Amino acid sequence: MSAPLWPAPLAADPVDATVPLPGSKSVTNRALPLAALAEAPGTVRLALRSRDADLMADALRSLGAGLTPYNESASSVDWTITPGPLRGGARIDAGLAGTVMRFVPPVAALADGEVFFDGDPAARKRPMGPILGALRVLGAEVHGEALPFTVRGPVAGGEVTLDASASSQLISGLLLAGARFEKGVTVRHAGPPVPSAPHIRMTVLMLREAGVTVDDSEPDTWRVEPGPIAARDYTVEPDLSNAAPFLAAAMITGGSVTIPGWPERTTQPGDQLRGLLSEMGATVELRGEGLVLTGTGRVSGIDADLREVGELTPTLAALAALADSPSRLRGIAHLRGHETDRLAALAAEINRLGGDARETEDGLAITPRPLSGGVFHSYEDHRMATAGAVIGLAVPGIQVENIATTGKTLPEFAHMWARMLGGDR
Ligand SMILES: O=C(O)C1=C[C@@H](OP(=O)(O)O)[C@@H](O)[C@H](O)C1
Ligand SMILES: C=C(OP(=O)(O)O)C(=O)O
Repeated sequence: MSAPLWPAPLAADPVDATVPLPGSKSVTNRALPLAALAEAPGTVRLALRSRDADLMADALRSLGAGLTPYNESASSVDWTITPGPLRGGARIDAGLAGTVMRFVPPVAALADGEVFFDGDPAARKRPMGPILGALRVLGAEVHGEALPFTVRGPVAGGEVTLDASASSQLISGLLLAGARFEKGVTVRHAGPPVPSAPHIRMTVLMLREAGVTVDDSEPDTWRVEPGPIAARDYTVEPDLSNAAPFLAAAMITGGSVTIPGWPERTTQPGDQLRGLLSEMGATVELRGEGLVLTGTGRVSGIDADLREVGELTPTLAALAALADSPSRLRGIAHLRGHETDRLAALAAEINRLGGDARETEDGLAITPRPLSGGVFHSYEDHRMATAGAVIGLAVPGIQVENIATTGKTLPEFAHMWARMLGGDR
């Protein structure tokens, strides 16, 4: 299968740009189902528009929720959401979206009939077994162990133990709909550590903000009491994980990038970019106008446990390949079940360009070497595509396969990248 190649622009000068980012995928794709399950209509402002967010909106609509846009731009939309009786018979396309394939089935278990789920060929490989097994234990009828599968309620709720070491979303999905189960839900994790803890905190916080009682006082156990989900007016924060390639550009070129609207407090794991990129040599300041990162043009290698922030790995690996000392990225074995096997993909693509990236049991060991141009394959993975763009800033002749795959969470990526390089102030 051949996909179009995008000549990654080489940076001629230090970047000096302000890069406004559209809404967080993770916040959008939690606010939408919470609003659809609420006791009255609500709004979600500055919601992301992207493939993953559109798939979530379509899924909830086909289950019976009313979603009306009242303010739309290319990458952002304000929604009015009117909860409706949840109906069976829907066919849900999860695309390659982990949030859709894990967050919607527990909602579908509240519908009055069978709901069918499928997604992209690559999505059929993503771990689903533990959440589908949990839904069975909680009372639903589920056919299948991975996409495609069907779910049919009713779901009584109650207690369930699962191994969520493959993805935090296996837990978030059960919690998000859990208040609407007759008995609520108690979810216990048993197994190797759960990744992406900030994303579970985001789920718990958003539930509490919607008036749901959640007890997370015991490690690896979450209790959601049954009860109504309050209608709210959500405003979605900018997607901090999608700031990563733009901030990386300032580091590599010795320039400066400002991300407006960076929240002072957030559960988004992308906030950890501040510490991680400082460790790699950047100066990072949270100011009134946003997060300002200034680079030196030199990048230091890093030894970091990224278990909590796995989705930052592709950008950090790209930076590590351009650094002046070796890096070790640890705690991210679960990336083998992301959009693609990200550890294998990153090692293959960095090595294809002449680099030295080695898969370890739980991550990557990257030793910088001079890189040369070539095709950087993206494996339908938005963050692989942006990692290729980052390397392309410093290495002439990089061509990124299928840059349009960035549409999963950032449809305007190629324009934003060009704008950043052109300078906008
Ligand atoms: O709940 C969420 O919004 C997410 C959780 C994380 O998933 P994993 O725990 O599978 O890494 C993260 O990588 C993904 O991009 C978004
Ligand atoms: C892992 C990711 O996505 P998903 O929500 O599909 O799991 C990601 O965006 O890096």
